[in-house]
Amino acid sequence: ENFKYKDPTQRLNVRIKDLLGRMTLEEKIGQMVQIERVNASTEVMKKYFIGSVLSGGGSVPSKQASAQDWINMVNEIQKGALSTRLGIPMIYGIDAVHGHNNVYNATIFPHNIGLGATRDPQLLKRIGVASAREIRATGIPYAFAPCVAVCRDPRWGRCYESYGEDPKIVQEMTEIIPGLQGEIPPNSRKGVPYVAGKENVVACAKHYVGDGGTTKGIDENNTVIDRHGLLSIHMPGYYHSIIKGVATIMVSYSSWNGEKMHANKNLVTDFLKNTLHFQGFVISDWEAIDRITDPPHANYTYSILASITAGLDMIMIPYNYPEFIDGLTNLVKSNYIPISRIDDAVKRILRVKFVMGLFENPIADLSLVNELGKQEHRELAREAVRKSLVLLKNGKSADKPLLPLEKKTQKILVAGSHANNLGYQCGGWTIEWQGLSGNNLTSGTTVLDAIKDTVDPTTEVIFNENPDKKSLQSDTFSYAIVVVGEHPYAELNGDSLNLTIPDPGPNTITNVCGVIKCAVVIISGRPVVIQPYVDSIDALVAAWLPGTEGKGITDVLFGDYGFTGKLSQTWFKTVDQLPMNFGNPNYDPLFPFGHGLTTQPI
Ligand SMILES: OC[C@@H]1[C@@H](O)[C@H](O)[C@@H](O)c2nc(CNc3ccccc3)cn21
Repeated sequence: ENFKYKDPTQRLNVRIKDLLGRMTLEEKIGQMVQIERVNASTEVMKKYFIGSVLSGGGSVPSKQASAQDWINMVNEIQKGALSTRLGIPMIYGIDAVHGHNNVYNATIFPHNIGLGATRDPQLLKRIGVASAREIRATGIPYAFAPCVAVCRDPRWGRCYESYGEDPKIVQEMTEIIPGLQGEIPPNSRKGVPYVAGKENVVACAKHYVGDGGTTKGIDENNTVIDRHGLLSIHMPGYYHSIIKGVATIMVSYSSWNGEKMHANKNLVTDFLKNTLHFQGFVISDWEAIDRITDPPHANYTYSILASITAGLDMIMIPYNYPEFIDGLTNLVKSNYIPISRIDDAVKRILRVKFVMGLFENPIADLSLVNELGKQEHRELAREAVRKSLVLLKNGKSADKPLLPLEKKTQKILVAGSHANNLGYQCGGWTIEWQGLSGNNLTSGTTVLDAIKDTVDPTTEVIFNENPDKKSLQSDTFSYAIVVVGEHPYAELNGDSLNLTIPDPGPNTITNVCGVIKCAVVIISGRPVVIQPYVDSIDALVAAWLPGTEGKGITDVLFGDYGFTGKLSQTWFKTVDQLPMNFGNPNYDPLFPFGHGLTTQPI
């Protein structure tokens, strides 16, 4: 029998219609389910016709797993899916949000807040290309990126996942999507997903919509704003992602004016699908339908009814997928949910799977394994670090700039909790969901190592993480580099109402800068409290969360390249000013949006 859906020469809609027409309700509902890899055994894939699997943050086949180990795991799960009656391949998704950050030895790029400071969309596209290759090196065809949140309040624990407070910058940085998915051909039909081939991945614009606008930046909370404000500030990233052919969109945990996004039919169906004509699939966040109710999971039948009716197509159900499948099956059989809604969801999922060529290439091969952590990608990440750094202050008087620093001098001091800590400089979503401390998590270059590699061999480099005043007075240093900042965090663990840098950071700054000419480098996911110390500091650099390529920092500190970065997020004076964004009345920042001093390369 000629299975048209298996024939790649058939038109897309013919394949979708043919396959949909063969599917039972069980097989349709199975396509709408994404489970966590720990549960994705062959029997589960077969019994429930599971359409998608994910790695949650830090969920890996084994510690320090190689590309080959990843490929073997993904292919094992895929074989389970392919052994079902219709052999529909599953799609495996992962949070590759600043490089392939769950994977040992992957290149870790700066987090988005730093990339926003580069003002370089073409750089973002190149990062997308490199990231897609590292993701495919491990046999994975789907990344839950980019986050197109517009961070309106730095107290939000996910501000670093945003390209900043300006919707214009966020919409420009959607250029990473043609990098990840491939360039959409000109005059493609608007809204249709596009994925070029086996070196590309399916992308995911997230989290729809207004995730960065919640009250006091409280994660998963309520965004209070009128429709014009929502559409002009938080929507442009989605509009531009759709124009560029983004294949999937993830819905936000947050609410808009008290209504949960995961239950918002007006914005998910009427606007995103029927007005913006988005034709890829809409995916939920992790256990997000449970959180439609308070307490979560209080009425799971309602959670299923509300989210599916709202227009969600694929549900991220890491663990309790049988409960979901039973619940949705019952709601369809009792006509609470029309089969037309199920068919819409399955068509969208199949459209993405056909467009990306998953039916033709469901099993990953080893052809790209050498892309993981490739030196060329690390050079690209190093360029991104250079361009992301923002020079906030350079010298106590304009005519005596401290930067660029001299490479050849007698003796220099390197101090601070973040000078020799690769985990700190990568931040959250790195190897583990919440990130790590230390230098063994993956391969990379700390700031201290970069300094030692950059200065003249005759220059003595003294490293003292937190020197006391006495030891400083008795010594003569030409200058000091002080690297301090925030510890890694992700999501709600990053919410902060005081935005102070943890001790002994402030102490290190005042001790060192009180005695020696100092360049202070702040490693943080957002603007933090620095105003009390700024007068004692000679040069001040915002380095954000630069990732593994620490030499990008010394490239500009020592003048091999000039500083060019510009703030993509207002740097407040005190937290009681927040929320405060450029364009607001009484805009009174320490360093305004767009601020960034420059230096000339030596
Ligand atoms: O890792 C999958 C998704 C990710 O793509 C989303 O951006 C992010 O919002 C996300 N969060 C979780 C887990 N969240 C969670 C929050 C509180 C308690 C337990 C888990 C999973 N995911």
